[in-house]
Amino acid sequence: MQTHEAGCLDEQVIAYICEQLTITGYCVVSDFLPELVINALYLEASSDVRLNFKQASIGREQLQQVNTSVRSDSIAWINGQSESQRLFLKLMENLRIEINRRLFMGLFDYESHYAHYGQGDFYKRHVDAFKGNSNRLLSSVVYLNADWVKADEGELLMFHDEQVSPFLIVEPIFNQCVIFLSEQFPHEVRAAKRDRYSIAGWFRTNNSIGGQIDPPR
Ligand SMILES: O=C(O)CCC(=O)C(=O)O
Ligand SMILES: [Fe+2]
Repeated sequence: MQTHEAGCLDEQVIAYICEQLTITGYCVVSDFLPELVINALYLEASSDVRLNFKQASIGREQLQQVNTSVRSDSIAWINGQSESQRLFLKLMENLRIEINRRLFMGLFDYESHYAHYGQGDFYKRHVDAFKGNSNRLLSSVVYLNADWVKADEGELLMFHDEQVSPFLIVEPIFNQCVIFLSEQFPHEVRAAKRDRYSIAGWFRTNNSIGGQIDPPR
């Protein structure tokens, strides 16, 4: 599928995402971002030391803890510090608005981070949101790996409930994007044989209390 100018996602891509979310709750899109944007993000992720990747933790806010038996990747939050990040956030904002317009999902905002899985790094089976217990509604992962081949492994495995075999295996191919309902699908990242870069993100509801907007992360 092709995208056009840098400022917005292709209408057909948006329609496809919304349709698949309605039918199955997930979708995989190839050639997701405009070339200019994905190339800039790839360069930033793979070569920019300013990003300052940190060991990822699990849980939120005060309950956050580093647990390398669950996940061993490193992350850098996307905060709009570079032109490529700003372009990416603009496109995801465009997608948020379009999904709300078509599916009435009430997505309030989007938080995202780069993730770097070094050789052998993994993220064990987990869900991104526990039913009724989180404001993450929709998960997205965009992959930034040029020339990925099957032998590199590092696939995302998606499961239905407690099932042992994945119903979907996603290779972390350059500019491929997977989007899925956060509460619905347990998933895991298999260890890769080489560096694996991605942007993981979550569209959230607003669980604010007393006028205080729910903090990100
Ligand atoms: O990188 C992936 O394929 C998935 C990452 C993931 O599950 C997460 O960050 O929650
Ligand atoms: Fe996840």
